[in-house]
Amino acid sequence: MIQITGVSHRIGTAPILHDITAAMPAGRLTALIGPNGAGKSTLLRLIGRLEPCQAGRIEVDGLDVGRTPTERLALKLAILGQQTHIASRLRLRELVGFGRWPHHRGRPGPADQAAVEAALDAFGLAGIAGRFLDEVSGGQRQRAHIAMSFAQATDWLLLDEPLNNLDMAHARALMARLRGLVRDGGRSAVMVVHEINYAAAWADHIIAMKDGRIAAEGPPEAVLTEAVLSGLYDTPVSIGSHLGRPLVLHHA
Ligand SMILES: Nc1ncnc2c1ncn2[C@@H]1O[C@H](COP(=O)(O)OP(=O)(O)OP(=O)(O)O)[C@@H](O)[C@H]1O
Repeated sequence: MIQITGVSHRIGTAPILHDITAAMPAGRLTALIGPNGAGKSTLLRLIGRLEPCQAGRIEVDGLDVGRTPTERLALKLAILGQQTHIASRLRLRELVGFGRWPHHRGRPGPADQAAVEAALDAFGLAGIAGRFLDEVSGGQRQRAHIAMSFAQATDWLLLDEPLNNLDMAHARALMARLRGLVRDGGRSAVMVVHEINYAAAWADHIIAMKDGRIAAEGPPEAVLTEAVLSGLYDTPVSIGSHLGRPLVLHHA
């Protein structure tokens, strides 16, 4: 479980997160939703220690993120941030290979190579693995970054808007793969997602944020209601149902 207790955060003098307490269950796929600027990425970055936690406490499976040695944390969680400014003169296979660094520390073995090839294959990148990052499409680049996170083979996978740039088929494939990791692989995942119906269809648990606070938390049926969503996004929505899961309609 990821336990967040009393976490507040400022950027400069601007308060961004306000005394957040929330839990993300292990062995489940958690979706973080909410409007632009709600603080979703900031919270994810604090969990992944891309930023130091200024106030409060974050524990991942009992490990205090603030005190856990980097080598240990890198085997516990992988985080894919929203902005990926990695040198473009890097081949896709090399990028995915970075995911294995915490396991081999500079001396990759056959198991690392096999994990890289498996991740490339899983994301349909095997045929273009030798290309440079600036020689592939935005969606292919995004899939390569996700493959790097998968190759890290951690208990927890934290993904910030991983569906960006993905076409319908690849978005569905990613969600199915995440669910497979969680259901069959005993792993846990947290993703920031704007496409609310992906959360509706695939997430086990949803945390809705607004203005640096938790607005609602629970299973999809509890969070994806007209009352919660219209307040969250300040826009009218209606809720239907598809295959026994909520379907959020906001097109009219
Ligand atoms: N480097 C920064 N300097 C100043 N303010 C920042 C910085 N990064 C983020 N913020 C502010 O912090 C708040 C939360 O941003 P954050 O990126 O966590 O939101 P988000 O919910 O992930 O938004 P989005 O859905 O647009 O990605 C926003 O008001 C944003 O403007």
